[in-house]
Amino acid sequence: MIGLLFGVAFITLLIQELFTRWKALKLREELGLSGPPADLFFGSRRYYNKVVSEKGLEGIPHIFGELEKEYGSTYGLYLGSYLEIMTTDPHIIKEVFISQFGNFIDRRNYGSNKVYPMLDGLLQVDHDGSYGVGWKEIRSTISVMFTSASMKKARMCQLECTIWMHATCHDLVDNLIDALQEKSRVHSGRIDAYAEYQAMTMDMIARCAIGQDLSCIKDRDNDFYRCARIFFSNMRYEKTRQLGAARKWTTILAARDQAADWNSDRVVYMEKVGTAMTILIMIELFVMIPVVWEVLKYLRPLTTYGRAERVLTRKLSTVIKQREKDRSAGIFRKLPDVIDLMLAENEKRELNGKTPFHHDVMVSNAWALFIAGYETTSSALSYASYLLAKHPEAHATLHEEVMSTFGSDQTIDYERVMKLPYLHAVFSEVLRMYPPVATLTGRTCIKNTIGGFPGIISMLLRETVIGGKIRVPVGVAVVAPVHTVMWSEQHFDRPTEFCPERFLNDKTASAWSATYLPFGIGPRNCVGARFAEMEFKTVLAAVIRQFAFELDPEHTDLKTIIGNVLLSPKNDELFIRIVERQPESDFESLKAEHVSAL
Ligand code: HEM
Repeated sequence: MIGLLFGVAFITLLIQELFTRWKALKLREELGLSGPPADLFFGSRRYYNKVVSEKGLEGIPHIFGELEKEYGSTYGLYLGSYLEIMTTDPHIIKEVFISQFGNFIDRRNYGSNKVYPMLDGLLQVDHDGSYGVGWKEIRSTISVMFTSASMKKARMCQLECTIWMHATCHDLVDNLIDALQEKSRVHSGRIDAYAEYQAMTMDMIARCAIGQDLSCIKDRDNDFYRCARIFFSNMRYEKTRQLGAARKWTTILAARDQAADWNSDRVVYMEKVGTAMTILIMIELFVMIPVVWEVLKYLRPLTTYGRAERVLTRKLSTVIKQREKDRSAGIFRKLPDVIDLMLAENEKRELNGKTPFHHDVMVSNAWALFIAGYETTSSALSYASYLLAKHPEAHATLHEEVMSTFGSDQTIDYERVMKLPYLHAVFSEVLRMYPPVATLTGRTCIKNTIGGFPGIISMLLRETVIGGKIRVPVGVAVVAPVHTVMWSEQHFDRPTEFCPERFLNDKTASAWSATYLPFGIGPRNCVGARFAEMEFKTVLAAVIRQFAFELDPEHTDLKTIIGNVLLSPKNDELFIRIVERQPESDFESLKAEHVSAL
């Protein structure tokens, strides 16, 4: 009897889902949009499979460019039965992300997002927030940390006029240079630049945002470094890669757990569970059945990446609880970080009778800033090192600019490094060619305002109009694939060429340009953009002053993939060669010796 009831319930749900899907697949046409064929189960995802089987994973970043050629600058794409409106049209981008922002506050949100602890972090929180504090409140609390004033804030009791985040960056760059010096002497200077910069940027964001001294540069066994890398390399939905990575990293994680308190049967079992759950969630990412997400979200902590995430969020939770205790005991840190900002906001809120930030909201945000803060800047630095190795003229011009400004031993100070024109051009061009975050820049329609104001008709239709004629129903997302926008010949001359000069006198690389989008656009653009710029410029200037970059003969081609929203180096590695430069005086004496020998 129970079996029969389950059977009937299952068939009813299935019929309902198929009917909803059938209706959803008609929506694109009703809105007057075209797009790649979509089927009842996978939506347009079969197209992805076709590209991967024909071109390999590195074909994925070019998918939207191909679709644009076929369907124009604005078209509809189905993820399962979810319709996304993809656009590279600058007018529509400005409208959605800036002028109609009030109707498009939320980032796109699917079942896959509905997992503690990400949902209430700035990356994903919606306009309401599940604990009563929404995007606006969280953004205004946290953004204080990343204004240029914070970047320059004087460390009162220590060095006067020292820029504190920048000063932190200096300490860590010194560690990085030491580590690179050691590595440049072995394997003919061959290094995995991606791994080195990841360690550096992780130390940096951990110190500035969550008050943690990690030393990942020196200690790669550090839980933060290890788990964060497991997290990213396993949460991608391309099959081959994910399974390979799952096995590799799970073995490492399992070995550690085994050393602690696990017996080996449990380790093997958990490894299998981790891989199985990862596959299940990956399949669901293709099919997108809402009711299945409701179950899978409870299983996610069992996936390989979910387990890594759990280790880190528990650590962050402990840090936050300790900080709360410290503050109540009157112990305050000299340099407030994001956790302090949230706790200070809570103290204010409690005084004013407002809902304070829930503990989970604080964990979510510490986690969001940690992962958004290290992964992105490290990819950007790796791409820059590769591109400079490949383009000796740009490399020489940048080196000359850095040397003529700072010499071989002056401090690379914030004021000067941020104003170096060629360094800025390299920064802008690297991010144009290889934007580390490719598809996060999307907004979901939350309001209906036909005719510019909410009215009975628009309430009935539950839609907003963009581009003069495209109706966007509530719940549908408009996405600007930033890499496709910046690789378009309509927006940039010879877009496939690395040409920093295009940005030398160009003002278009601003936060509000709709054709230059590495940090997104509008009020919900990247909160850490200035921090990333400061870090990128300081690290690159310091490293290029000390080392020359060369291509590694076995890795002359850079292959990238888009596995989640990130554009990452394929296989999570980017090898180049670094050669330590001779100090100027040594160079002069070598030259003199050479001349006298002649
Ligand atoms: C080169 C480095 C970076 C790149 C290319 C980058 C790119 C982006 C992009 C494209 C977005 C989406 C913007 C949009 O939807 O319009 C974003 C959002 C975000 N980024 Fe970054 N980012 C970088 C560094 C950082 C750093 C260092 C931090 C933290 C310190 C950070 C924290 C965030 C956060 C919290 C958001 C969500 C903001 C919101 O929804 O209000 N990012 N980033």
